[in-house]
Amino acid sequence: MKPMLRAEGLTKRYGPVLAVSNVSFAVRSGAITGFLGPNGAGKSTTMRLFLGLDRASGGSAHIDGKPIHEWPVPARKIGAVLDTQCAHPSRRAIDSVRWAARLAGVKDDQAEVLLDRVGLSAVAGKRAGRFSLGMRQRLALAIALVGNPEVVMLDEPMNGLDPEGIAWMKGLLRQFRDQGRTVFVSSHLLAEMEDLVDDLVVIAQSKIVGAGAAQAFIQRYQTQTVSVQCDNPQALGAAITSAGGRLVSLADAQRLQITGLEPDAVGRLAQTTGVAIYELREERSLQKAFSMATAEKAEIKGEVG
Ligand SMILES: Nc1ncnc2c1ncn2[C@@H]1O[C@H](COP(=O)(O)OP(=O)(O)OP(=O)(O)O)[C@@H](O)[C@H]1O
Repeated sequence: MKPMLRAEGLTKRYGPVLAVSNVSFAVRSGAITGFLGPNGAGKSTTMRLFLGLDRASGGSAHIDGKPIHEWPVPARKIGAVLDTQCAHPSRRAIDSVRWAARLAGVKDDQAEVLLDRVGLSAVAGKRAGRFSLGMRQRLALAIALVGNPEVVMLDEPMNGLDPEGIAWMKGLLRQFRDQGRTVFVSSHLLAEMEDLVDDLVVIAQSKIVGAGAAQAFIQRYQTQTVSVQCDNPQALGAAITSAGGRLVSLADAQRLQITGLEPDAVGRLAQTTGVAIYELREERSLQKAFSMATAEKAEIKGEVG
């Protein structure tokens, strides 16, 4: 596989701060790769280094085999949104897109099409200064697309979007992938990425702590609990622990949370113990396990999966 993005030994220091430390990873062409890590982990800095917006202290960040400045028209290779404030507040949306196209050295005749693509046709003539955060995200995306790029790189694109906006953004990123583009998107929330990404690159405290298929990572960090509401938690709790289950907490007087047993096993134990169940459900938690894994001093070695 020829990677579309490749970081090798990438390092960035800001004075005493090591923002990115000897980072190496590869991003597959034609897939959506999530760049996941807690706040301050080094995601934005890594993206800036790929885009040539900052100079690396060491190592390399290549797009399709070479640094961005070696591509004659970088906007055709990669389009990025690192900041939603990229349009001038007093400029009309349509003019911002045209202006960005001219700056990038590509034709500016697609501005209407791009605004339509991001759902901003109705406000094409409005000034960006009046736009909501969601509208600014859309405008920034239209600007990133002026060169019809092969790679789309987005820093925390779901931030500040409402559920409808998040669903829209995910749909658009899937469309990009279906068109054969490479999508590289950062987030600090694993749950937000779960149903979107094919692959994950995970960074914590400026170092890569895992990379590979998203599914393998999700399975590894998914915790499953069974939550039960019943008429006799003490009796059921005792039966569960003697059957090898673990009581995570007694959420309230009548509710037990259990790990280590499947829901049907819990149901059968209740039946044999003569406990009446009012409610039994399976709960999954992804973010908690991920947060613990990337917390201070945590180290996950090697490939995921
Ligand atoms: N220009 C800068 N000068 C000094 N320190 C910086 C600079 N840019 C980033 N840093 C530091 O580098 C580290 C990594 O920051 P970075 O913004 O890359 O993280 P991040 O994973 O994108 O987090 P966030 O989601 O909070 O933006 C942080 O400690 C940050 O304070």
